[in-house]
Amino acid sequence: MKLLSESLLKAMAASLNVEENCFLDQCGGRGNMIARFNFYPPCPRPDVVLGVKQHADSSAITILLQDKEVEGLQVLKDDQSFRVPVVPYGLLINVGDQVEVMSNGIFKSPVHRVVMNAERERNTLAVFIMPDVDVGIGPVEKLINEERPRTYEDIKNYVALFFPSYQRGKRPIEAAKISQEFH
Ligand SMILES: O=C(O)CCC(=O)C(=O)O
Ligand SMILES: [Fe+2]
Repeated sequence: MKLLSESLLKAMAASLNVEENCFLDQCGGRGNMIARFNFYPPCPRPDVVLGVKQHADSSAITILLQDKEVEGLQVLKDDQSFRVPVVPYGLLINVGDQVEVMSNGIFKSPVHRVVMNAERERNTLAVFIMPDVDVGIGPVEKLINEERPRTYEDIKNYVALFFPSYQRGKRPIEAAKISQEFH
């Protein structure tokens, strides 16, 4: 998992023509990998109950092993939902809010949710790659320019900022955005 996440973060940085360690370095030496097992029992009213309400992940990236038979994850874009197909034993890589900040908004952290299934249970394993809270993250300097002005503030401990907004049903990353009033 460590090797996979490091290789991904390096490849993502390299794909933007910036120094390959620039995302990884912001994760610091004492980042965490948090594994969450999600169990969704059959639900008689999938029309009114969600498995997980809509959110974007607070991680740098998330590595998700989906149930190998039962679908449920949906990505939301422009008020439309898109089903994520089942790929047995495949790992789904999701960009989290912290890589959106580091990439100055180039990589987008998608809003997603989980819908329930009336007949079948569903099991997934999400591994969240969490930067060291003491290091602090911010947009990589080389990704800030005239066409793409700095979108996000430098932030320490993104997770502390995340949960209060999430609980109010807001997008936490909005709180990290540079206020438009100053531009
Ligand atoms: O169970 C899933 O398919 C996704 C779960 C999820 O979005 C999460 O744990 O953050
Ligand atoms: Fe998620």
